[in-house]
Amino acid sequence: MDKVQLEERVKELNQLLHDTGYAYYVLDQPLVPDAVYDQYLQELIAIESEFPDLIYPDSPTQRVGGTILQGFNKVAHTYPMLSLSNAFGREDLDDFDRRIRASIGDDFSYVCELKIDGLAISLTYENGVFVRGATRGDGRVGEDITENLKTIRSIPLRLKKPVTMELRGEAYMPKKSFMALNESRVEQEEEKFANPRNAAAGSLRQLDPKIAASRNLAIFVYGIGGDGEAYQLDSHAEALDYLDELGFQTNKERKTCHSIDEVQAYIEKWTTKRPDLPYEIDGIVIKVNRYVHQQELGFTAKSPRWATAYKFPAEEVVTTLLDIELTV
Ligand SMILES: CC(C)(C)c1nc(N2CCN(c3ncccn3)CC2)c2cc(C(N)=O)c(N)nc2n1
Repeated sequence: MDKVQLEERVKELNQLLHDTGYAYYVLDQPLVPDAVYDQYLQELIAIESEFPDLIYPDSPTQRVGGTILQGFNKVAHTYPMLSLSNAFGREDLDDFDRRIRASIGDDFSYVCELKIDGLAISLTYENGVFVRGATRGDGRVGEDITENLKTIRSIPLRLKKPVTMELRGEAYMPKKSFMALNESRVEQEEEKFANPRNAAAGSLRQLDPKIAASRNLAIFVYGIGGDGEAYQLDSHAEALDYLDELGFQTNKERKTCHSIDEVQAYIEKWTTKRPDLPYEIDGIVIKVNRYVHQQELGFTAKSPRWATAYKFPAEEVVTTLLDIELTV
């Protein structure tokens, strides 16, 4: 092939690998057998190694960087990453609901989401290309972990539309990957991770992206920085559907609820079903759905008045220590 044909082939392979990668890692519906995917990837690696000028920044071959970083740069979020108030029971939920009705009346809906027990991160895209990923940090400034986040296959390196936006998501380690990782840690006589959240945090803090890439991390994207006004979106539910269209992995168990009773039913459902999930959750996030209502409700110093997190009761920790008779 001459250079022009090669360039065409490289573009074709990039598109093929993006589309098959999206189907495999986001939709969980492989379009081609793994062997075919690997064949495309090997062909692209071969051309890129001979013609480095044909390497696109968002080429799938660039997911796992080769350089070990010296450290992580600090990065300021365009929009601060807020905190969430907590609700620990039905009374707290009723108080939350009452305060909202007092402010915006009765004609509104909630979106309930599983609260993924991972690491809050922000993703920045410019003209549809993934340019930066960062930890939440203190909410205003986080650490640039772009190289490690690029290794998460469900994070698209290029979107289906050339949009510029900053997103929020929760990076996590599936339960199966956590169990396997700890087994290998025991074999290597290394300390086990206490829980999947710590394992995910430890993996994203690795300076060598190859180690992060080996940890089978995943992500659920759950919000757009700012108030979504810029994308003609009317509500949070619409924003999540829009993120699906752009090619992101969002959590499909979300539910629009029209009363706090419906929210309570959703909480009870997932309190029961929680052990069957392939990832850990530590509660349910409840958000007022429409942006106009969120703007009316506003924020406290650190968290939105239009959202709260119902926290599951801490599971009783079975102590392995002998029961110590307390003498009174
Ligand atoms: C955008 C808002 C503020 C409403 C928001 N904030 C969240 N969090 C804030 C507090 N966070 C936090 N993290 C560390 C220290 C303090 N706060 C951790 C993320 C959300 C977390 C999840 C999730 N985990 O699944 C979710 N589905 N939706 C969220 N929505």
